[in-house]
Amino acid sequence: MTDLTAESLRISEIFYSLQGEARDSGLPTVFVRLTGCPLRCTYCDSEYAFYGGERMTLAAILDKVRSYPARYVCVTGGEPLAQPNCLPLLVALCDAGYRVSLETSGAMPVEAVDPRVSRVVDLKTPASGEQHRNRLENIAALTEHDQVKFVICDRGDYEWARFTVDQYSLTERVGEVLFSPSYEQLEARQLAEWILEDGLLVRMQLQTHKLLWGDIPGV
Ligand SMILES: C[S@@+](CC[C@H](N)C(=O)[O-])C[C@H]1O[C@@H](n2cnc3c(N)ncnc32)[C@H](O)[C@@H]1O
Ligand SMILES: Nc1nc2[nH]cc(C(=O)O)c2c(=O)[nH]1
Ligand code: SF4
Ligand SMILES: [Mg+2]
Repeated sequence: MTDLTAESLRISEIFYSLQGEARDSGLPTVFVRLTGCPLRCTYCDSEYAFYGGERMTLAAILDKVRSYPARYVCVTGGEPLAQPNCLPLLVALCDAGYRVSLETSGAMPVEAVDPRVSRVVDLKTPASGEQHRNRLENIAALTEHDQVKFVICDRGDYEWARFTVDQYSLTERVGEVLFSPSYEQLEARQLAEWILEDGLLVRMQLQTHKLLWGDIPGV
């Protein structure tokens, strides 16, 4: 049994918003953003979480999460799995009765994540500049409860994503395969037309929070 007052994490921000990405898009959600990331994706919208933040015990994080009226919690970053205490945090959130999702680059092993968590694994595309960090062994551990995301910057990324979905039979393996345009880099309509032209069985997602509030922290 983890001592929730002994273990701590470096936290960039905890905030309440509508989930803007992936399967639970639109649902009121508490976001726990962990500080630090070993990757440097070209398009990253969360660079402010690379450094700083404050150290919080698991108990303090849970108290803050409980202060909001939500059933959903999204653990993100930075790269959340870069902090080993992310794993007990996920367990504690599930034990507290929350429906928990984890946004991860998939550069770190995902096998030890509590199976109650929906893992949203972002397979890094060529234009992200971090394709070489994809830990492809993660794919074998994913189930119907999990999600795979591709953030698409250009036609080359789209073709790579289409090929990868096919190569790993992703639409059969996981619950959601998500194609997201890189914000203000690829026209959403262009991506929609490519998906329809090719008849891909994937879900296109927009970052709803940016449509509502723009590209700012804390939403
Ligand atoms: C900020 S990251 C944090 C979690 C983890 N480091 C990752 O990359 O999955 C959360 C999600 O936002 C996506 N994202 C970051 N910048 C983006 C952008 N400019 N446009 C679209 N999605 C973006 C990432 O690709 C990732 O799927
Ligand atoms: N509203 C909202 N939804 C999100 N879903 C994933 C986010 C993230 O930064 O990982 C995010 C975010 O930053 N805001
Ligand atoms: S892995 Fe995630 S947090 Fe890290 S640079 Fe890429 S998008 Fe940003
Ligand atoms: Mg975000």
